[in-house]
Amino acid sequence: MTTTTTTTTFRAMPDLPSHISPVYTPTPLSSRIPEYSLDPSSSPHSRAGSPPPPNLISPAFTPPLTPESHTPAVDPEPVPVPVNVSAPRPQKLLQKLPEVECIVRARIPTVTGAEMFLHVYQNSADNKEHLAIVFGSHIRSKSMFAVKPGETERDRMTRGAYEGRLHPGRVTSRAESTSGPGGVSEPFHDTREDVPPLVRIHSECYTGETAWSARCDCGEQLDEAARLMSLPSSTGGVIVYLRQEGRGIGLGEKLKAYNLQDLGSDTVEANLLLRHPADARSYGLATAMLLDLDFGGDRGIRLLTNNPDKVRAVEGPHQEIVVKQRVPMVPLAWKTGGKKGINSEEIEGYLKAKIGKMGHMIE
Ligand SMILES: Nc1nc2c(ncn2[C@@H]2O[C@H](COP(=O)(O)OP(=O)(O)OP(=O)(O)O)[C@@H](O)[C@H]2O)c(=O)[nH]1
Repeated sequence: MTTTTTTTTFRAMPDLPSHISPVYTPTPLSSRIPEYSLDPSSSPHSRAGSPPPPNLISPAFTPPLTPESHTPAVDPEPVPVPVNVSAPRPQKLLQKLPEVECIVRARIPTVTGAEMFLHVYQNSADNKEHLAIVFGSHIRSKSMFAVKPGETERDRMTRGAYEGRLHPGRVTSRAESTSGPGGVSEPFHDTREDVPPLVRIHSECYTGETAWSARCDCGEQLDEAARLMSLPSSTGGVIVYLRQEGRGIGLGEKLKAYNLQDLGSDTVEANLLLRHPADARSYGLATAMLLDLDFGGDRGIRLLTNNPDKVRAVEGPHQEIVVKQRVPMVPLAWKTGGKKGINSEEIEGYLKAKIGKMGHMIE
């Protein structure tokens, strides 16, 4: 993190656009998530006002019971949690990782002021365009930067295999040593070798990320991951964006599941009624993409998730990736006492099923 490039890349992000309607007025948290009240006199999981099981709530968690209390303008990173290395590996892990190749990469300036590099991957397992959203130009895809026979400098720049920044008239894909537009050479390595980079493995959610749905917090989680990776103190990071919509069952089936939820099922029951597993996803592609981005080895990663399955699954069949720490993703409404974030009856049920049925650790 020593060059001018880094300074521009990691500008602090202002508050991200909310995924809820601007006219929405949040109700106090106590009336929205009664199941997670920390009233010790109530019995777990049985009725409104009962606490979640103790192992799901960090001792350090302070419930946002005072909506008027001060919220910092820029939230720091949540406190990381050590990973339970003795946890069993998921049975459905493939023994061999799929092959992946980054076929194109481009700089994307974002509405928040931060810049990222969007990487499109192809792979040997399916025909979908899985993505790596990379914050930090020091993070390099090996397959992208590999030299291809017969390609010209123009070809390399067109597919994104260039160092620094493109500008009109640029003729080389290699680092330009002079200053000026595009002439800043970048650090190839992060100088803070002791801090594992931040990673989010995110599954596509058309409804939550594009169609303003308040049934889930997927859009908010995507925004929060980008915000944390863009903080001035951050060493960057990667959001691996997997096209496994609806926990792997696809958008059409997820919409059927929503109808079943409106008929009274929870999110897990709805999947099972449709003869799908509760969670049909796999993470081998994410592991392979992280290896391509040079995130293997002892330095490890810090994984932004509450999902215990993800932590073990992303490490791969032979622990090709090491998850050193888990960074919790606390719903914004919980953190801000309802001032920001998503408020709906449906999201209460969504989070409740994640905690109660899928073992999610939401502190
Ligand atoms: N089948 C089904 N999928 C849903 C539902 N709500 C959201 N999803 C999908 O669930 C996925 C969201 O998962 P992630 O954001 O990766 O999060 P997670 O695995 O739950 O765990 P975290 O890493 O803690 O966020 C997306 O693919 C959504 O489309 C639902 O009600 N039913």
